[in-house]
Amino acid sequence: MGNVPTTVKHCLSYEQLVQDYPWLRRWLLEEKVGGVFLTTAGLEYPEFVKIVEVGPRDGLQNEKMADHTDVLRGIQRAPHVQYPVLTPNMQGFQDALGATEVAVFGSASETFSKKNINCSIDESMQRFEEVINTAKERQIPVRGYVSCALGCPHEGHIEPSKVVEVAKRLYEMGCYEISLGDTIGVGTPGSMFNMLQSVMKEVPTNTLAVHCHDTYGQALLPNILTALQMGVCVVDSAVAGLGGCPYAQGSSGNVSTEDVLYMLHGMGIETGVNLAKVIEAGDFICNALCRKTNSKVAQARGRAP
Ligand SMILES: CC(C)(COP(=O)([O-])OP(=O)([O-])OC[C@H]1O[C@@H](n2cnc3c(N)ncnc32)[C@H](O)[C@@H]1OP(=O)([O-])[O-])[C@@H](O)C(=O)NCCC(=O)NCCSC(=O)C[C@@](C)(O)CC(=O)[O-]
Repeated sequence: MGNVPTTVKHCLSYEQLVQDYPWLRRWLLEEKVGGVFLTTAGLEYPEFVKIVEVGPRDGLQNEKMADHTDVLRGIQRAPHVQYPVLTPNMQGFQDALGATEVAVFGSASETFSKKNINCSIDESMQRFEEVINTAKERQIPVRGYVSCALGCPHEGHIEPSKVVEVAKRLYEMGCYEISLGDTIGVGTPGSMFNMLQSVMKEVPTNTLAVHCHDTYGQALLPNILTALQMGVCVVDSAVAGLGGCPYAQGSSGNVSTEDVLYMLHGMGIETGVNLAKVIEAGDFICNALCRKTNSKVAQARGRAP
Protein backbone atom coordinates (compact mmCIF):
# COMPACT_ATOMS: atom_id res chain seq x y z
CA MET A 1 0.00 0.00 0.00
CA GLY A 2 2.95 2.31 -0.48
CA ASN A 3 4.32 4.68 2.09
CA VAL A 4 2.19 5.18 5.13
CA PRO A 5 2.08 8.88 5.99
CA THR A 6 3.49 9.84 9.35
CA THR A 7 0.01 10.91 10.47
CA VAL A 8 -0.97 7.25 10.46
CA LYS A 9 1.97 6.33 12.59
CA HIS A 10 1.09 9.05 15.06
CA CYS A 11 -2.50 7.85 14.99
CA LEU A 12 -4.25 11.17 14.43
CA SER A 13 -8.00 11.47 14.03
CA TYR A 14 -9.46 8.88 11.71
CA GLU A 15 -11.74 11.51 10.19
CA GLN A 16 -8.78 13.79 9.44
CA LEU A 17 -6.91 10.86 7.97
CA VAL A 18 -9.57 9.88 5.47
CA GLN A 19 -10.08 13.53 4.55
CA ASP A 20 -6.37 14.07 3.91
CA TYR A 21 -5.66 10.63 2.44
CA PRO A 22 -8.90 9.35 0.87
CA TRP A 23 -7.08 6.36 -0.60
CA LEU A 24 -6.47 5.14 2.94
CA ARG A 25 -10.17 4.78 3.74
CA ARG A 26 -10.49 1.44 2.05
CA TRP A 27 -7.30 0.11 3.51
CA LEU A 28 -8.27 1.31 6.97
CA LEU A 29 -11.74 -0.02 7.14
CA GLU A 30 -14.20 -0.42 4.36
CA GLU A 31 -15.31 -0.24 0.76
CA LYS A 32 -18.62 1.10 -0.44
CA VAL A 33 -20.70 -1.40 -2.38
CA GLY A 34 -24.14 -0.61 -3.84
CA GLY A 35 -25.73 1.48 -1.08
CA VAL A 36 -24.33 -0.36 1.91
CA PHE A 37 -20.87 -0.42 3.39
CA LEU A 38 -19.05 -3.67 3.51
CA THR A 39 -16.33 -3.73 6.10
CA THR A 40 -13.33 -5.90 5.59
CA ALA A 41 -15.06 -8.38 7.90
CA GLY A 42 -18.04 -8.45 5.53
CA LEU A 43 -20.47 -6.63 7.84
CA GLU A 44 -23.10 -4.27 6.45
CA TYR A 45 -23.97 -0.85 7.85
CA PRO A 46 -26.63 1.69 6.90
CA GLU A 47 -25.52 4.45 4.57
CA PHE A 48 -27.29 7.14 6.60
CA VAL A 49 -28.09 7.23 10.31
CA LYS A 50 -30.57 9.65 11.83
CA ILE A 51 -29.40 11.14 15.12
CA VAL A 52 -32.14 12.06 17.60
CA GLU A 53 -30.68 14.65 19.95
CA VAL A 54 -32.16 14.06 23.40
CA GLY A 55 -29.88 16.51 25.23
CA PRO A 56 -32.46 19.29 25.68
CA ARG A 57 -34.96 16.83 27.21
CA ASP A 58 -33.38 13.76 28.80
CA GLY A 59 -30.04 15.51 29.10
CA LEU A 60 -31.37 18.31 31.25
CA GLN A 61 -34.01 16.43 33.19
CA ASN A 62 -31.78 16.11 36.24
CA GLU A 63 -31.16 19.85 36.31
CA LYS A 64 -33.39 22.36 38.04
CA MET A 65 -35.30 23.32 34.93
CA ALA A 66 -38.53 25.04 34.04
CA ASP A 67 -41.45 22.79 33.12
CA HIS A 68 -42.03 22.11 29.44
CA THR A 69 -44.87 24.65 29.14
CA ASP A 70 -42.49 27.44 30.18
CA VAL A 71 -39.71 26.03 28.02
CA LEU A 72 -41.97 25.88 24.96
CA ARG A 73 -43.10 29.45 25.57
CA GLY A 74 -39.55 30.67 26.16
CA ILE A 75 -37.60 29.20 23.26
CA GLN A 76 -36.94 30.90 19.96
CA ARG A 77 -37.94 28.47 17.26
CA ALA A 78 -35.84 27.75 14.22
CA PRO A 79 -37.47 26.59 10.99
CA HIS A 80 -37.43 22.85 10.21
CA VAL A 81 -36.58 21.94 13.82
CA GLN A 82 -38.79 19.52 15.73
CA TYR A 83 -39.49 20.31 19.40
CA PRO A 84 -40.76 17.03 20.86
CA VAL A 85 -42.27 16.86 24.34
CA LEU A 86 -42.64 13.75 26.53
CA THR A 87 -46.33 13.33 27.32
CA PRO A 88 -47.16 10.47 29.71
CA ASN A 89 -50.90 11.24 29.77
CA MET A 90 -53.59 13.57 28.40
CA GLN A 91 -52.73 16.30 30.88
CA GLY A 92 -49.16 16.28 29.60
CA PHE A 93 -50.42 16.34 26.02
CA GLN A 94 -52.74 19.26 26.65
CA ASP A 95 -49.95 21.19 28.38
CA ALA A 96 -47.64 20.55 25.42
CA LEU A 97 -49.32 23.19 23.29
CA GLY A 98 -47.06 24.16 20.43
CA ALA A 99 -45.06 20.93 20.43
CA THR A 100 -44.43 19.76 16.89
CA GLU A 101 -44.02 16.18 18.07
CA VAL A 102 -44.82 14.31 21.26
CA ALA A 103 -43.53 11.10 22.79
CA VAL A 104 -45.12 8.52 25.05
CA PHE A 105 -42.77 6.61 27.28
CA GLY A 106 -43.57 3.09 28.39
CA SER A 107 -41.47 0.44 30.01
CA ALA A 108 -40.78 -3.25 29.60
CA SER A 109 -40.56 -3.52 33.40
CA GLU A 110 -43.69 -3.40 35.59
CA THR A 111 -41.80 -2.01 38.57
CA PHE A 112 -40.09 0.72 36.56
CA SER A 113 -43.42 1.66 34.99
CA LYS A 114 -44.97 2.12 38.43
CA LYS A 115 -42.04 4.12 39.76
CA ASN A 116 -41.61 6.24 36.65
CA ILE A 117 -45.16 7.05 35.65
CA ASN A 118 -47.17 5.69 38.57
CA CYS A 119 -49.15 3.05 36.69
CA SER A 120 -48.88 -0.52 35.40
CA ILE A 121 -47.81 -1.27 31.84
CA ASP A 122 -51.41 -2.03 30.88
CA GLU A 123 -52.69 1.21 32.38
CA SER A 124 -49.92 3.14 30.64
CA MET A 125 -50.99 1.67 27.29
CA GLN A 126 -54.56 2.86 27.86
CA ARG A 127 -53.30 6.37 28.64
CA PHE A 128 -50.99 6.34 25.62
CA GLU A 129 -53.77 5.21 23.31
CA GLU A 130 -55.78 8.31 24.19
CA VAL A 131 -52.74 10.55 23.68
CA ILE A 132 -51.87 8.90 20.37
CA ASN A 133 -55.43 9.07 19.02
CA THR A 134 -55.76 12.75 19.91
CA ALA A 135 -52.33 13.49 18.43
CA LYS A 136 -53.35 11.69 15.22
CA GLU A 137 -56.47 13.87 14.92
CA ARG A 138 -54.22 16.92 15.19
CA GLN A 139 -51.62 15.43 12.86
CA ILE A 140 -48.90 15.53 15.51
CA PRO A 141 -46.41 12.67 15.14
CA VAL A 142 -45.89 10.47 18.19
CA ARG A 143 -42.68 8.66 19.09
CA GLY A 144 -42.75 5.76 21.55
CA TYR A 145 -40.09 4.83 24.10
CA VAL A 146 -39.61 1.45 25.72
CA SER A 147 -37.48 1.85 28.84
CA CYS A 148 -35.57 -0.99 30.52
CA ALA A 149 -35.27 -2.85 27.22
CA LEU A 150 -31.99 -4.45 28.38
CA GLY A 151 -32.43 -4.43 32.15
CA CYS A 152 -34.27 -2.77 35.00
CA PRO A 153 -32.84 -1.07 38.10
CA HIS A 154 -35.45 -2.94 40.20
CA GLU A 155 -36.16 -6.23 38.42
CA GLY A 156 -32.77 -6.86 36.84
CA HIS A 157 -33.01 -9.02 33.71
CA ILE A 158 -35.90 -8.25 31.36
CA GLU A 159 -37.07 -10.91 28.93
CA PRO A 160 -36.93 -9.79 25.27
CA SER A 161 -40.54 -11.02 24.93
CA LYS A 162 -41.64 -8.25 27.33
CA VAL A 163 -39.89 -5.64 25.17
CA VAL A 164 -41.53 -7.10 22.06
CA GLU A 165 -44.97 -6.87 23.68
CA VAL A 166 -44.64 -3.19 24.59
CA ALA A 167 -42.87 -2.15 21.38
CA LYS A 168 -45.49 -3.91 19.25
CA ARG A 169 -48.38 -2.29 21.11
CA LEU A 170 -46.85 1.17 20.71
CA TYR A 171 -46.23 0.55 17.02
CA GLU A 172 -49.75 -0.77 16.42
CA MET A 173 -51.28 2.19 18.25
CA GLY A 174 -49.57 4.50 15.76
CA CYS A 175 -46.11 5.54 17.02
CA TYR A 176 -44.04 6.30 13.94
CA GLU A 177 -40.80 5.29 15.67
CA ILE A 178 -40.03 3.09 18.67
CA SER A 179 -36.96 3.94 20.69
CA LEU A 180 -35.62 0.99 22.68
CA GLY A 181 -33.94 2.29 25.81
CA ASP A 182 -31.11 0.70 27.74
CA THR A 183 -32.13 2.99 30.60
CA ILE A 184 -29.41 1.85 33.02
CA GLY A 185 -26.74 1.03 30.44
CA VAL A 186 -26.32 -2.63 31.39
CA GLY A 187 -26.67 -4.06 27.88
CA THR A 188 -23.95 -5.94 26.03
CA PRO A 189 -23.75 -6.90 22.34
CA GLY A 190 -25.24 -10.28 23.28
CA SER A 191 -28.31 -8.91 25.04
CA MET A 192 -28.73 -6.13 22.44
CA PHE A 193 -28.63 -8.74 19.66
CA ASN A 194 -31.16 -11.03 21.34
CA MET A 195 -33.56 -8.22 22.19
CA LEU A 196 -33.40 -6.64 18.71
CA GLN A 197 -33.73 -9.99 16.99
CA SER A 198 -36.96 -10.64 18.90
CA VAL A 199 -38.38 -7.14 18.38
CA MET A 200 -37.55 -7.16 14.66
CA LYS A 201 -39.81 -10.18 14.17
CA GLU A 202 -42.82 -8.06 15.18
CA VAL A 203 -41.91 -4.42 14.51
CA PRO A 204 -40.38 -3.19 11.23
CA THR A 205 -36.65 -2.51 11.58
CA ASN A 206 -36.94 0.86 9.84
CA THR A 207 -39.15 2.12 12.68
CA LEU A 208 -36.70 1.19 15.45
CA ALA A 209 -34.20 3.39 17.27
CA VAL A 210 -31.73 2.61 20.03
CA HIS A 211 -31.34 4.78 23.11
CA CYS A 212 -28.22 3.81 25.05
CA HIS A 213 -26.83 5.01 28.34
CA ASP A 214 -23.13 4.59 28.94
CA THR A 215 -23.12 3.43 32.56
CA TYR A 216 -20.94 0.38 31.87
CA GLY A 217 -19.09 1.91 28.90
CA GLN A 218 -20.97 -0.37 26.48
CA ALA A 219 -23.13 2.20 24.73
CA LEU A 220 -21.07 3.24 21.79
CA LEU A 221 -18.95 0.62 20.17
CA PRO A 222 -20.44 -2.64 21.35
CA ASN A 223 -24.13 -1.83 21.64
CA ILE A 224 -24.76 0.82 19.01
CA LEU A 225 -22.49 -0.93 16.54
CA THR A 226 -24.42 -4.17 17.08
CA ALA A 227 -27.70 -2.34 16.43
CA LEU A 228 -26.31 -0.76 13.23
CA GLN A 229 -25.11 -4.13 12.00
CA MET A 230 -28.65 -5.39 12.50
CA GLY A 231 -30.07 -2.60 10.34
CA VAL A 232 -31.14 -0.01 12.92
CA CYS A 233 -30.69 3.45 11.36
CA VAL A 234 -31.79 5.76 14.21
CA VAL A 235 -29.66 6.51 17.27
CA ASP A 236 -30.65 8.67 20.26
CA SER A 237 -27.80 10.57 21.91
CA ALA A 238 -27.22 13.65 24.05
CA VAL A 239 -24.71 16.41 23.49
CA ALA A 240 -21.80 16.16 25.96
CA GLY A 241 -23.27 12.84 27.18
CA LEU A 242 -25.66 14.71 29.46
CA GLY A 243 -28.47 12.93 31.20
CA GLY A 244 -29.45 10.11 33.46
CA CYS A 245 -32.90 9.12 34.59
CA PRO A 246 -34.03 10.37 38.03
CA TYR A 247 -36.18 7.22 38.34
CA ALA A 248 -33.25 4.86 37.61
CA GLN A 249 -30.65 5.28 40.30
CA GLY A 250 -27.09 4.74 39.14
CA SER A 251 -27.86 5.25 35.49
CA SER A 252 -25.30 7.51 33.87
CA GLY A 253 -25.72 9.94 31.01
CA ASN A 254 -26.85 9.16 27.51
CA VAL A 255 -24.20 8.20 25.00
CA SER A 256 -22.68 11.46 23.76
CA THR A 257 -23.68 12.77 20.35
CA GLU A 258 -20.10 13.82 19.63
CA ASP A 259 -18.79 10.28 20.16
CA VAL A 260 -21.56 8.70 18.08
CA LEU A 261 -20.90 11.17 15.24
CA TYR A 262 -17.16 10.58 15.35
CA MET A 263 -17.68 6.84 15.04
CA LEU A 264 -20.31 7.06 12.28
CA HIS A 265 -18.43 9.61 10.19
CA GLY A 266 -15.25 7.63 10.64
CA MET A 267 -17.05 4.63 9.16
CA GLY A 268 -18.22 6.73 6.21
CA ILE A 269 -21.83 6.73 7.43
CA GLU A 270 -23.61 10.02 6.79
CA THR A 271 -25.67 11.84 9.40
CA GLY A 272 -26.08 15.37 8.02
CA VAL A 273 -24.79 16.65 11.38
CA ASN A 274 -21.73 18.86 11.79
CA LEU A 275 -19.53 17.40 14.53
CA ALA A 276 -17.63 20.66 15.14
CA LYS A 277 -20.90 22.53 15.75
CA VAL A 278 -22.10 19.85 18.16
CA ILE A 279 -18.82 20.14 20.09
CA GLU A 280 -19.45 23.91 20.29
CA ALA A 281 -22.97 23.28 21.59
CA GLY A 282 -21.51 20.84 24.13
CA ASP A 283 -19.02 23.49 25.32
CA PHE A 284 -21.84 25.97 25.67
CA ILE A 285 -24.08 23.77 27.79
CA CYS A 286 -21.19 22.42 29.90
CA ASN A 287 -20.11 25.99 30.67
CA ALA A 288 -23.68 26.94 31.53
CA LEU A 289 -23.98 23.95 33.89
CA CYS A 290 -20.40 24.27 35.21
CA ARG A 291 -19.85 20.65 34.25
CA LYS A 292 -17.17 18.64 32.48
CA THR A 293 -18.22 17.05 29.21
CA ASN A 294 -18.72 13.27 29.18
CA SER A 295 -17.81 13.14 25.51
CA LYS A 296 -14.46 11.47 24.90
CA VAL A 297 -14.26 13.14 21.48
CA ALA A 298 -14.85 16.62 22.92
CA GLN A 299 -12.23 15.91 25.59
CA ALA A 300 -9.73 14.76 22.97
CA ARG A 301 -10.41 17.76 20.73
CA GLY A 302 -9.95 20.03 23.75
CA ARG A 303 -6.47 18.60 24.24
CA ALA A 304 -5.51 19.06 20.57
CA PRO A 305 -3.03 21.90 19.93
C1 LIG B 1 -46.82 10.59 34.85
C2 LIG B 1 -47.18 11.29 36.15
C3 LIG B 1 -47.54 12.73 35.90
C4 LIG B 1 -48.40 10.57 36.76
O1 LIG B 1 -48.57 11.02 38.07
P1 LIG B 1 -49.88 10.63 38.92
O2 LIG B 1 -49.60 11.06 40.32
O3 LIG B 1 -50.28 9.21 38.69
O4 LIG B 1 -50.97 11.55 38.23
P2 LIG B 1 -52.45 11.86 38.66
O5 LIG B 1 -53.25 11.82 37.40
O6 LIG B 1 -52.88 11.00 39.83
O7 LIG B 1 -52.36 13.39 39.19
C5 LIG B 1 -51.64 13.74 40.37
C6 LIG B 1 -51.12 15.16 40.21
O8 LIG B 1 -50.18 15.22 39.13
C7 LIG B 1 -50.63 16.18 38.16
N1 LIG B 1 -50.28 15.67 36.83
C8 LIG B 1 -50.84 14.62 36.19
N2 LIG B 1 -50.28 14.49 34.98
C9 LIG B 1 -49.37 15.48 34.85
C10 LIG B 1 -48.46 15.87 33.83
N3 LIG B 1 -48.39 15.20 32.66
N4 LIG B 1 -47.64 16.90 34.02
C11 LIG B 1 -47.70 17.59 35.19
N5 LIG B 1 -48.54 17.28 36.21
C12 LIG B 1 -49.36 16.23 36.04
C13 LIG B 1 -52.15 16.30 38.38
O9 LIG B 1 -52.61 17.54 37.93
C14 LIG B 1 -52.24 16.17 39.87
O10 LIG B 1 -51.86 17.41 40.44
P3 LIG B 1 -52.59 17.91 41.82
O11 LIG B 1 -54.03 17.97 41.49
O12 LIG B 1 -52.26 16.88 42.87
O13 LIG B 1 -51.92 19.25 42.06
C15 LIG B 1 -46.00 11.23 37.16
O14 LIG B 1 -45.78 9.89 37.53
C16 LIG B 1 -44.75 11.85 36.61
O15 LIG B 1 -44.65 13.05 36.44
N6 LIG B 1 -43.71 11.03 36.35
C17 LIG B 1 -42.42 11.54 35.90
C18 LIG B 1 -42.09 10.89 34.61
C19 LIG B 1 -40.76 11.35 34.09
O16 LIG B 1 -40.58 12.49 33.73
N7 LIG B 1 -39.81 10.39 33.99
C20 LIG B 1 -38.54 10.57 33.38
C21 LIG B 1 -38.69 10.55 31.89
S1 LIG B 1 -37.31 9.88 31.04
C22 LIG B 1 -37.73 8.24 30.83
O17 LIG B 1 -38.72 7.81 31.28
C23 LIG B 1 -36.81 7.33 30.09
C24 LIG B 1 -36.41 7.74 28.66
C25 LIG B 1 -37.57 8.30 27.87
O18 LIG B 1 -35.43 8.75 28.75
C26 LIG B 1 -35.79 6.57 27.89
C27 LIG B 1 -34.83 5.68 28.68
O19 LIG B 1 -33.68 6.08 28.96
O20 LIG B 1 -35.26 4.59 28.99
